[in-house]
Amino acid sequence: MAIEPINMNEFQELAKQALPKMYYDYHTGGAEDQYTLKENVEAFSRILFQPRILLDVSRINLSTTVLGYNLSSPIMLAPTGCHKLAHPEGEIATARAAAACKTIMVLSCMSTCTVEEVASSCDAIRFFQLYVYRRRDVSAQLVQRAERCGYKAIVLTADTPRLGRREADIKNKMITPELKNFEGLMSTEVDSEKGSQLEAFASEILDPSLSWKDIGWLKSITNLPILIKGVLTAEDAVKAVDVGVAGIIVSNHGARQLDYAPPTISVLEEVVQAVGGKIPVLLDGGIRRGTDVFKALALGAQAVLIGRPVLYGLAAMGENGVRRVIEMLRDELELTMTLCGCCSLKDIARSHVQTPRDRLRSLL
Ligand SMILES: Cc1cc2nc3c(=O)[nH]c(=O)nc-3n(C[C@H](O)[C@H](O)[C@H](O)COP(=O)(O)O)c2cc1C
Ligand SMILES: CCCCC(=O)C(=O)O
Repeated sequence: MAIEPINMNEFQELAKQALPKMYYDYHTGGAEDQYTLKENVEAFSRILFQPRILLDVSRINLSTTVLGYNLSSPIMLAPTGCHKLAHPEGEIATARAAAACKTIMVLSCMSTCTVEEVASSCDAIRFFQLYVYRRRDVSAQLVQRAERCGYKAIVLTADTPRLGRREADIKNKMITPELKNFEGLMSTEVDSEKGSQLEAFASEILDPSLSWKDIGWLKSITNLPILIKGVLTAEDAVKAVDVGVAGIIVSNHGARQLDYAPPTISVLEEVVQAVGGKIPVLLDGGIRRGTDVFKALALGAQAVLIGRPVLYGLAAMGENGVRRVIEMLRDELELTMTLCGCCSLKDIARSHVQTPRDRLRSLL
């Protein structure tokens, strides 16, 4: 290997070298002008620390729980489709890394290994991410298969009534790989030769009529707890609590859906306040450093999820790469906690960070 990655940017560089352009672009890209893509990362850099000193930090504990499951750190794996585009072992390699790091993997329903293959590959704690299809029966079968083979929660992605406009994928005529979960259930072929085939496929299968009342339907077909992914406002957070879901993921889909949606870290606090501690709030989008994880926790997230970093690790070095990505962020978080004077995650407080809004308020 050419370079030994020392941070996430270097992992990204290795992934770029390892992958065909079409796949690398698919992994890294965002929607339209990619304003939100840049902001997801940059908004973290506008939050500064207010570190505390002279607090015995000789022992740091990063462990936490999410929905009652014990994790070695508050860093989980976000659902991302098509892992075989990054590495031939696909989602199985990712799951094994999650198991080795004792964290939760959220498996995308658009995976290139089946829910059963991933379940039998290792003992990782797994959640199942669901898109609701026009063919509700197909969605229901996937949920029931996931429940049967030990997935612990359903993550309903609610920000994708259609796929966002990802211009690199359009130019590259992004292909849809074999999505193994649909074998024997639904064809993944599309007629169109133009533009992104993935987008054409998505618009054929995704159900844009999905609405709040369908949470009742989802509850009627599964006993698993349901999390809603894609919440960006206090109003929707209140609705999510009202319909009785078990958790919320503040997410803008890694800036791949609505461009000019706010960076997730900038809306986290208002969502957390609206939820009022009734259910856990998680966050994804733009986490590239342990300092980012700390900032999200200080603003009220129970844990964070990482999307692209996992794919970079997977593309660069397979299972071992994913493990090293998680460990890198975990080590950086540990150092951040040490330098901020926090021995455990519950010591991380709102007063450890200063947001742009705080600075504005102090001027008034
Ligand atoms: C290549 C790629 C594929 C994705 N596929 C899915 C998916 O199948 N389902 C889903 O809910 N979110 C999907 N996402 C969004 C992620 O779950 C997550 O919200 C996002 O990647 C977080 O931002 P980050 O990449 O900056 O960490 C995908 C993201 C990427 C980059
Ligand atoms: C058809 C959906 C593909 C996976 C996805 O959600 C993404 O690329 O962001």
